This record gives sequence, C-alpha cells and structure tokens, in this order.
Amino acid sequence: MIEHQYDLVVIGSGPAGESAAMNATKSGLSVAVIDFRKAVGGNCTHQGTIPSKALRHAVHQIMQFNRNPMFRYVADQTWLSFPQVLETAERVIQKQVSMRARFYARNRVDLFHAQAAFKDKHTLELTYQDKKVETIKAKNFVIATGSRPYQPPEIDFNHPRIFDSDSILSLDSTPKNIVIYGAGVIGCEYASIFNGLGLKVDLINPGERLLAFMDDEISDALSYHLRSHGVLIRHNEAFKSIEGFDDHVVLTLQSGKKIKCDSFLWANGRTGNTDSLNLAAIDLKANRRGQLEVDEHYCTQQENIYAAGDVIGWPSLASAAYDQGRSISGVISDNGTYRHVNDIPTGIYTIPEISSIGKTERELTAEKVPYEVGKAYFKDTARAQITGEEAGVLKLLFHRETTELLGIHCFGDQAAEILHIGQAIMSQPSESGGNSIRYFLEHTFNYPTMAEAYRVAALNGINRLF
Ligand SMILES: Cc1cc2nc3c(=O)[nH]c(=O)nc-3n(C[C@H](O)[C@H](O)[C@H](O)COP(=O)(O)OP(=O)(O)OC[C@H]3O[C@@H](n4cnc5c(N)ncnc54)[C@H](O)[C@@H]3O)c2cc1C
Ligand SMILES: NC(=O)c1ccc[n+]([C@@H]2O[C@H](COP(=O)([O-])OP(=O)(O)OC[C@H]3O[C@@H](n4cnc5c(N)ncnc54)[C@H](O)[C@@H]3O)[C@@H](O)[C@H]2O)c1
Repeated sequence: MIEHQYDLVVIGSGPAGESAAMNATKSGLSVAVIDFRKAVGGNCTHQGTIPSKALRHAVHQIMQFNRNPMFRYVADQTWLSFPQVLETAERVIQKQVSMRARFYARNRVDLFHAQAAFKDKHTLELTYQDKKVETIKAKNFVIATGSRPYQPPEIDFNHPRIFDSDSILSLDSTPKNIVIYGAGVIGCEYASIFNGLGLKVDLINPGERLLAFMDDEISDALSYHLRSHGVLIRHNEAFKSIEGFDDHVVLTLQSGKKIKCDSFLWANGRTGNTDSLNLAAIDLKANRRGQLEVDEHYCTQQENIYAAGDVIGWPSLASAAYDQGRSISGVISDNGTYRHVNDIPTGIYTIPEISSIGKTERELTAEKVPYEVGKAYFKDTARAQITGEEAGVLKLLFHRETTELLGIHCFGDQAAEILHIGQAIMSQPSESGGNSIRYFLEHTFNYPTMAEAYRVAALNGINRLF
C-alpha cells in the first residue's frame, strides 16, 4: 500500500474539478486530481458540452452552405452523415484533452486515473482498472464527479436503436428519423442538430412548453422555428413504454399514441455521480437524484469536504462549474477568490441559439415591477442582412423609472456571445447609474455589428417611455 498526503484531493477532472485544482495549486497547496477516465476533461469534454457543441457547429455550417445560393456556383447542396460530423467533434475533444493535460503537468498537479471511494474523512481508496488498490490522504476534498443521463429501469438502453445523450455519440449510421423524448436543453439542442442533418425529428415534451424557464417569447420563437423546419413537437405527453425491435423502435405514450422510429433518444433527466463514492463512510447522503447539498461556500455537512458542478444540481452548467470549483479553492486557501456563483447566464445552442440573463417578463409581472421592453429584430440590422442570419430578436427588459437593465433575452445566431455585452452593463452598480439602458445610446457602436442591436433595442424601449 502506497500512501500519499495532499492539502487537497479533487475527485473529477471536469470544469469544477479542474478549476478547483488549478486555483489551489496557484496558491501553493499540494494537489491531486482523481478521474477514472484515461483522459482529463470530464464528461464536459468527452460526452457533454464539447462534443455536442462541435457537432452543432458542423451541422450549422452544412446548413449555411446549403442555404446560401452563392455556393451553388461551387457545388450542389450536400449532406454529411452523422459519423462524418462526429469526426469534427473527435478532433476538438483531442485538442481539449491535450491542452488540459498540459495544465496539470505545468502546474505540478498529480493525476491518478482510478475510481475513488471514501474510506474516512481524510482517506480515499483508489481502484485502478487492473484492480490494483491504493489509498490517498488529504486535508480537504472536492467532490466534482459530475452527472450522467438518468436511465429509467424499464427502458432497455442496451438496445442498439435506443440512446441517451452519452451513447448517441457512438451512433455509427445516419437514421432517417429520430424520436427525442425530453424537451429540456439537451432534447432541444439535439432536435436542432438532427433536424439540421436532414432527419425527420419528433420532439416529445413531457412539459407544457419548450424550455419553460426561458422568457415566453423566446420559448415561442424556438418552437416556431423548429416547427417551421419540420420538427414535430408534442407537448404534455408522458411515455408509457419504449420497445426496441430489429429495425425500429415503438414509443407508446400514456395518451395512447404510438410513434414508430428508426432511433430513439432519451433526453430526460440526469443523475449525480455519487453512488460509487461510499458516502456512508463520511456520513453524507445524496438526494434521490444523486446530488449533494452544500452551503454558500460549497461545503457539505463535513467541514473538509466540498462539492461543485453537476453533483450539486442547479444550474448544472460547465460555465458555473468552473466558477464554483475556483471558489472552493478560494475558501480553502483563503486567497481572496471566493465568490458565490449566481446571476448565471443561459446559453442554449439550438439552431438558432438562445441566451438570457436576469428576469423574464413573467417574473417581473408577478413581482409588479414597472418595466418596459426594448426590442431589436435581427432582420432589421445590417450585419444580419449581410450574414444571412436574419432570424432572431434581442429583447431588453428595463425599469421604466430608473432605466436599469433587469433582463436580457436573445434568440438568434451568436446569441450566446451577444448576451455578454448586456451582461457587462447589467452587472454595474445601479446606484451610480452604471446599469442603465442609456449606455447603449451614449456610446458609439461599430457598424455593421450585431452589437448594434443593443442600440436599436434601447431606442425602441426608451421611445416607449412617457
Ligand atoms: C449533451 C450535453 C450538452 C451540454 N452543453 C453544455 C453547454 O453548452 N454549456 C454548458 O455550460 N454546459 C453544458 N452541459 C453541462 C456540462 O457538460 C456540465 O455542467 C459539466 O460537465 C459539469 O462539470 P463537472 O465538473 O461537474 O463534472 P463532469 O464534466 O461531469 O466530470 C466529472 C468527472 O468525474 C469523474 N468521476 C466521477 N465519479 C468518479 C469517481 N468515483 N472516481 C473518479 N472519477 C470520477 C468522471 O469520470 C468525469 O470525468 C452539457 C451537458 C450535456 C450532457
Ligand atoms: N447549452 C447548455 O447550457 C446545456 C446543454 C445541454 C445540457 N445542459 C445541462 O444539462 C442538464 C440536463 O438537461 P436536460 O435538458 O436533460 O434537463 P434535465 O435533466 O434537468 O431535466 C429534464 C426533466 O427530467 C427530470 N429529471 C431530472 N433528473 C431526473 C432524475 N434523476 N430522475 C427523474 N427525473 C429527472 C426533470 O425534472 C425534468 O422534468 C441541464 O441541467 C442543463 O443545464 C446545458
């Protein structure tokens, strides 16, 4: 038995684990990271954010090529297979892995590729693939083990035509059609990807509307856009059974409908990776979704054991996981980098994209806040006319008396980037007038840009005041 001693041991090398490790080592702590995968980067790099975003980008490029009449001088419309576009994702994953592996080497963070389980509050047992076992000791731990797709026991996920968001990345052919069950972020993003690849897509939503947490107008815009491209959306439907056959799958809904398809993607729910950690040894218990409870410092009920990322539940985003991990090391090393991570923007990579921050109209109305709306439609901006990405809207919600920005909601190409301009203004202190929609009228914007949409939307909103 070899024994190690560290200031901090992090379980999981996704965004939460990586940022916790890097911030701690920069503050002079001795750090080790454990991940049972052979390559670093976590599910984020291997099965979640990175492959889905690379796939989506490749599909978007094919769509742009096929839509643009100018390219007809060069070649006819063309369609690529799913395995062909997956190759792009594979290239990006490799680049991410080698870049991230260098971070650990350069910053002298020890990496162990093994399954970790607690023995006690200061000891982990590491089990390697060859069944070799060793223990590792540390003053503090960060649990950053992420999440995996929730798999209801009654569905046969071993069937070659039934997939979840992990196994879909091993689809080795291009089906003619696909049924996606679950219309959360994953379901909607994959509906866009498969629709863009030319598949017939049925999107089954157990809820009342797509992405119900978004501003209603933006959620409606997405529904309209997906439907206008041929996606069949059914709301308020729950599954009864999913049966796999040699050459098809049949989804039976509780409403009595039966849907036949080539392939089926389950995109409903995720479970925190806590079942293999032997939490009982440290007197911790996960909730029914495998998630851990933490306080405002991301500390569990054990004072030396912290948790961040998907394993603590909301918002389950790579963006937030990076900041949470860094915050934990800010607490442990007292290096001034602790920040409670809130006011998190949403970036949803449907085609077109969606992004938002702050309050929705529904929330402001319920809170009786006197707000006004300013909008800029992409089709009315020169930049969108040049790029041909004319579907979209930027919507600014602001207080009609103080003019402070209260919410920013954007639907359209590059929405996830465009949002951050408004976020920078919205995060200024309101008391000093820093957060005001007037910023967009008092500063000159490059022309033609999509940033100019802020000026157009601000004028539209200010003109409503009396
Ligand atoms: C399809 C999809 C698309 C997404 N797109 C986006 C997006 O566009 N933007 C965004 O911000 N977020 C997105 N997300 C969410 C994002 O991927 C997650 O929020 C993020 O990966 C969480 O990071 P994490 O650090 O908590 O852990 P993960 O990235 O989940 O990594 C955890 C690591 O811990 C390891 N591990 C687990 N248990 C053990 C153990 N016992 N011992 C050793 N190692 C262990 C795992 O092998 C894994 O490598 C997406 C997710 C999915 C599924
Ligand atoms: N662009 C992005 O930011 C992006 C893209 C994809 C995924 N994600 C993240 O991945 C997560 C998963 O997305 P999703 O669309 O599948 O939504 P989701 O998993 O959060 O929820 C889908 C539905 O399943 C239910 N559910 C969740 N976990 C369950 C469980 N363990 N058991 C039973 N039911 C459960 C939920 O209540 C909800 O009705 C989200 O939290 C999202 O933030 C982000």
